[in-house]
Amino acid sequence: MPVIEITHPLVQHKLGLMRQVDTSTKGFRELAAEIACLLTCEATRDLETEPVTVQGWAGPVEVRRIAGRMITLVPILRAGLGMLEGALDLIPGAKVSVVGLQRDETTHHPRAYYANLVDDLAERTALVLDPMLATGGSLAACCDLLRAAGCRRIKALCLVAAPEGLALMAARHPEVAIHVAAIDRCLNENAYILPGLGDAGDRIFGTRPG
Ligand SMILES: O=P(O)(O)OC[C@H]1O[C@H](OP(=O)(O)OP(=O)(O)O)[C@H](O)[C@@H]1O
Ligand SMILES: O=c1cc[nH]c(=O)[nH]1
Ligand SMILES: [Mg+2]
Repeated sequence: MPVIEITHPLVQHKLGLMRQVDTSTKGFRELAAEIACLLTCEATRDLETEPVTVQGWAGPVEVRRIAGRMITLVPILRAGLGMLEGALDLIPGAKVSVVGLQRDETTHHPRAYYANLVDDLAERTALVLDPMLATGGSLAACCDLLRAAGCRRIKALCLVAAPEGLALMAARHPEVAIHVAAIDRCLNENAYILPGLGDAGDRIFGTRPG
């Protein structure tokens, strides 16, 4: 399974700011969107383009255009919404498929509570947006759902991943490439990533844990 860690200095700098416990809701949200934009740029490197001739200032000129229907963005509610704006900054016309998953606090297993997917998934690459890949259960469940709906190409964009989550994805969805700003050390006893960011959903929405 390809795991692409984005070591770009801007990504690392912004992620460092997100790790600070006193970063405001506004700051955290802005940084999540900015890193999402940079990850989207990396994850779309291999988009197919085709030649098109347009009228330029000095006559016809061949340019390259992105070919066909290419992308659906898939934010996993809630925290994935914090990455949507940044991804849309680069792909403003992208269709959006929304998946709602909530991790059970005791078992840490995800519960699916919402799905509204575009109907031509078979023709698109799904870019799944979720800041945290902890046990990997939520991302794997989202990929199960996308596959069942006919999606053939999936990439995931995460801010932070734990080795445990990457291992689960390698076992359940080895074909899914994961673009990540950092691979952290481990999970704690509550399956939170260390050093991580804390609860990304709560930090993006300004709610309290629990
Ligand atoms: O890899 P996992 O162990 O499945 O954990 C990661 C998931 O947990 C968080 O969501 P959460 O369930 O807290 O929902 P929220 O985004 O609504 O806060 C996070 O945004 C991921 O979706
Ligand atoms: O570290 C973690 C793990 C799951 N969900 C989060 O928001 N953070
Ligand atoms: Mg949460």
